[in-house]
Amino acid sequence: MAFFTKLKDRLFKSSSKIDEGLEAIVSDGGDTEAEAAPVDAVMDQPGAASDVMPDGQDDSGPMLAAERDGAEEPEPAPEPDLVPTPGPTPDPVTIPDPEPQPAPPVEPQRQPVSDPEPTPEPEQVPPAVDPEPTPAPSEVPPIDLRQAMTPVAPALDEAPADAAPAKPGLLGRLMGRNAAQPVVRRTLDDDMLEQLEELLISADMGVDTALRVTANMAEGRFGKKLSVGEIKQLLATEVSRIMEPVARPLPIYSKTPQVVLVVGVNGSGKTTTIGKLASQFRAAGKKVVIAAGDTFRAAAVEQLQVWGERAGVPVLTAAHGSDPASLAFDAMGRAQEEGADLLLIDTAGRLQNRGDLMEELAKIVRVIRKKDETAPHNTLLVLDATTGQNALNQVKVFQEISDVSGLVMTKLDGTAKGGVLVALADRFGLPIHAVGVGEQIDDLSPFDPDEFAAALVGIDA
Ligand SMILES: Nc1nc2c(ncn2[C@@H]2O[C@H](COP(=O)(O)OP(=O)(O)OP(=O)(O)O)[C@@H](O)[C@H]2O)c(=O)[nH]1
Repeated sequence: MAFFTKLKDRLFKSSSKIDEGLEAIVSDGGDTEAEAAPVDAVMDQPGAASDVMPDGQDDSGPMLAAERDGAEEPEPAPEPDLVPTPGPTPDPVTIPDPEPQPAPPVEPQRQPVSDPEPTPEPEQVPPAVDPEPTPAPSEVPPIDLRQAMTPVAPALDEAPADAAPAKPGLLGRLMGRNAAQPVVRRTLDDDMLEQLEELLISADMGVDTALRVTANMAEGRFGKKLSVGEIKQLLATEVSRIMEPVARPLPIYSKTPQVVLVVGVNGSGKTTTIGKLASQFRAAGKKVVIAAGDTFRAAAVEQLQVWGERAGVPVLTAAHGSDPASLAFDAMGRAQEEGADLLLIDTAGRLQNRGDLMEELAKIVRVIRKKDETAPHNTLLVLDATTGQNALNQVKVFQEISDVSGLVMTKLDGTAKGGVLVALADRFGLPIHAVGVGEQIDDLSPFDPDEFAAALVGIDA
């Protein structure tokens, strides 16, 4: 199944929440009109179909990450196998928010914002690896994880030859080519904006992001009549605009073994994500070693061993309760001896004692640096989408105790809280490398902002 279709299907809880909410908002005070669309409501405004994409891009589909990242050229990758992951889903750990979140820059709630570019500055995005010790990309072009991780799904801009006839595009729909049916429209006013804000907050976008998104949607459209379809397009555009700068595949470097430290609270999906990554990279021809660094949870070790066996990837384990740093050191040695391309290190996620975990992670980093002072090259924070706004607190905490270089969001399937990814991107600007929408190997895919935005609001990309 193409990943967009899968993402769209599996994000249905989030999209139907938004969908139903928008229907209710527009029908509350909206009028039924016979014709398709008063195109001036959307088309003659900034951010309309002709200029919806930020930075002068068109909306013809997502750019490949390699193009986005300039020097990062992808390598072709074979199709990975489907590998199921066993095990029930434990309850996610909830971190109480110990303090109020920093106050956002105050923006007028129902005034159109003058700056239509709310996305974080590129400088705010920490590099995936320390540029100093990292060899120049020109030495060995890094792999685009999109290639390594995408099994059979064609990119959106590579429609298969036998694809069904294309639906009318946004322009066509706005021009009313396919809609002689009555459409309900509602005049955008203060009440409607407030309802839109509430809807986005309820979809876990967070207050700050919801206000910014609705303000941008309203820019130049106040007093105009909008249908559900038009609002969805505007919303998808704003979501894409926020997500675009953070959508970056895991960078792969010429320095081997590339050490990827995987952190996150218990149950967030670290083990599964490591298994999926290992299998997909292995299938892409890379030599991978896994260190089962959560030495306290036997099930995590067993789970990794299952993935390892299926993928043909060695999994280094240690006795229950033993020092994970010592295991990481041994794994580093093994990866170096075997000429591995990647070393994936699982870690414990016990945040109940933050000090202990911080010390544990710091020790792992110290010992692997004895073998390679540039390691770890990536510190991936795995977040569980079902925790909603709590994921923001997790980022804060893990940034304090480790050098988080990028995010993977799991369990976007089966949650109505998918909007939290928008809040994360808006607030932290950390690269989002991949998203998980299930427990199978091909349920992890590079993050595509346009696909995500379309799936979140429930429109065809
Ligand atoms: N539906 C769904 N389930 C997932 C996804 N990713 C992981 N899971 C499931 O979530 C559960 C927890 O995943 P783990 O990989 O064990 O999480 P962990 O962070 O390693 O947990 P600990 O080992 O306790 O630290 C497992 O049952 C996984 O199969 C996903 O994208 N979607």
